[in-house]
Amino acid sequence: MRGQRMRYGIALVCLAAATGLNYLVPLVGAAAIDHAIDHKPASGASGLVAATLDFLGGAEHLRAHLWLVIAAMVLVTAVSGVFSYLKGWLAALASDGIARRLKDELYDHLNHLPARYHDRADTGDLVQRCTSDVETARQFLAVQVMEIGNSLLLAGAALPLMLSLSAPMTLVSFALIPPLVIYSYIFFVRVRHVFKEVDESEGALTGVAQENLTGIRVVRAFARQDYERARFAVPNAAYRDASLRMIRLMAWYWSLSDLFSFAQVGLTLLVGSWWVATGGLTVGTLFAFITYLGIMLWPVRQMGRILTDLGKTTVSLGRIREILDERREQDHAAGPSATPAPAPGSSGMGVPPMPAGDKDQASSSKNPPGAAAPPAPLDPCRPPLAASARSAAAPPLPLTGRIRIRDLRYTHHGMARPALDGVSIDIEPGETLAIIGPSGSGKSTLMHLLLRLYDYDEGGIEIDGRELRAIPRKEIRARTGVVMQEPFLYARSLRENLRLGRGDAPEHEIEEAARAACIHESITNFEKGYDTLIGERGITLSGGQRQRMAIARAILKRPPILILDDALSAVDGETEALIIDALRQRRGRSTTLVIAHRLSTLAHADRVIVLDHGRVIQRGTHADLAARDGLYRRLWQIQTAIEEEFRAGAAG
Ligand SMILES: Nc1ncnc2c1ncn2[C@@H]1O[C@H](COP(=O)(O)OP(=O)(O)OP(=O)(O)O)[C@@H](O)[C@H]1O
Repeated sequence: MRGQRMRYGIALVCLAAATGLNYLVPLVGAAAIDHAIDHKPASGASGLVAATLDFLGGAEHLRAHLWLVIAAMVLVTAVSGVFSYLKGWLAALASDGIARRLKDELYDHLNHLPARYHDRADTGDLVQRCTSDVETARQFLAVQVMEIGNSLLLAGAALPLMLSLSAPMTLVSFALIPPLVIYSYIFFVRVRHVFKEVDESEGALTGVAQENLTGIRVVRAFARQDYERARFAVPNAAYRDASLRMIRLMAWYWSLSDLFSFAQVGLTLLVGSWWVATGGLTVGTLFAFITYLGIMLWPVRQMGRILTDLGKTTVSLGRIREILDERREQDHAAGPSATPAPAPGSSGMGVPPMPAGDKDQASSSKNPPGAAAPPAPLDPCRPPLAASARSAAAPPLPLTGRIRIRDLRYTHHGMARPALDGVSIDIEPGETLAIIGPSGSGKSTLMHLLLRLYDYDEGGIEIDGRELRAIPRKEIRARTGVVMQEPFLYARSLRENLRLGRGDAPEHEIEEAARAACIHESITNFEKGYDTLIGERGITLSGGQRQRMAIARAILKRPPILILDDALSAVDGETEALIIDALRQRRGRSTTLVIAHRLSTLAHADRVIVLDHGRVIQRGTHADLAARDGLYRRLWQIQTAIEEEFRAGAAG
């Protein structure tokens, strides 16, 4: 409730005012009956009202003008309604503020949780916790917090008023409340248990739906609709059963609490009427008691709703807390050397400062009079143009991207065998290193360790002489461009997707990056060019186009280190070779690590590392390795034989 206490405070004052005015209404009625109609002397709290009635013209005047009593009761009720409205509005503002902050906090927290957490998290369940559970808490904060205050005020104010009118009648009016409270507590404990089942089964249902919709193409391609429907039916039925249990429980509660409530009214009426008949009570006091009981029964009946919602909210907050209690990614040793002050001209986010050559080019993009036109963009997909572009390219940037990997060992959580087992590699600044190896040999794991998505168990990685663990994750990731195995694009325009690489990139650099990744031509073929909107996860693009978009996005970032994790698998061999070549020729060339399976393409890399079972088994240039006995040569022979067979087949 931090930050919203003022609103809640004013809402409580409004609530007190509304409640106070509510109580005035029966007092006015009682005083009118006893004082103006029955000529009895008013006593207790109603004496105050009697004085007010005198002020309004006296008992005789009111007896002749009873409508004045009605008008006063209507007026007091209307003012009470205004306070009630203000209370509801302020409480809604406060609860919505809390829910918004909670969602923001959850979202931010999830974004900062380690990769290990997300490896085992169920996305559907997380969505459920961030939406439905927050909503449960919001509703409680909007309605029931005030209702608790309301109930306490109503009961707290009614008790002394009723006692002042008649102590024995008060006892009778509260006779059935204690058993109702005990019954409600038992209900509360049960509700928590059942709601947990409802919430968890709803989370499971969301999880299945989310997974199914994400993989809808696979479902269709494998004609698995029936299977998926049956799979969905299981959590769906579990959810229905849990919901029905909840409804049954509530139905029991409502009917029994109503029975208690109406029995209480009956008892009060019966005993009160008897006392009126025997002269122990005035009709006005009985009227006041019956009205108070009407008001009192509201919070009593409301108690069930409050307890239901409280039970749900404690479960929901518990589920939200489980996320918030997870530790965020920690930077263990972010000493002073780990976070250098941003150099002049840098973005302040650990991205290297814009080199002089680039600054010149950036300013020349605005074409001031007399300035040289920007150099022709690099377009490796058009060889003749590419050649001229290369010759016009600015000199390479001074690079920071030296990587030293020493005896690196890492075992994935829950795995028996290490994914990397004593890997040592030196990578020079600006070098293009290709990494190949059988599936599961640890290539992606190595890239993930470089990005500090996981922290290695033993050994070390140094970037520009600094131990990786001493560099804050944010800085590492700001300095690294990465294209993952399955690139993710947002349902925005192509330009916006590219700009994720660098938000302030000038237009000509966006185009240049797109050319280097061989996607520019495809983009210009779209009717709206760079403004074309792509579907969710870039579904309206081909697999190869998506990969090339992701490469362009990474290039645009101008990172000192560029990682392509099997990022060219959907691109044809010729384009793949052109892209790798363009990366090597690029102005401000990065240290580039390429994971790929097509060896003919890797021939364009400066050096090749062969991984197998988490160990480096071969290293050298393509020519060296192709000439030497070993896994690389075997793979090379297989791939060239297949290609030759394919060519012969095509020619035949
Ligand atoms: N998040 C993870 N949790 C547990 N084990 C994992 C995880 N990621 C990978 N592994 C395991 O680590 C080993 C290496 O996987 P990795 O993804 O690095 O292989 P790879 O060489 O990139 O394979 P591919 O060429 O098929 O992409 C595999 O045995 C894999 O099952």
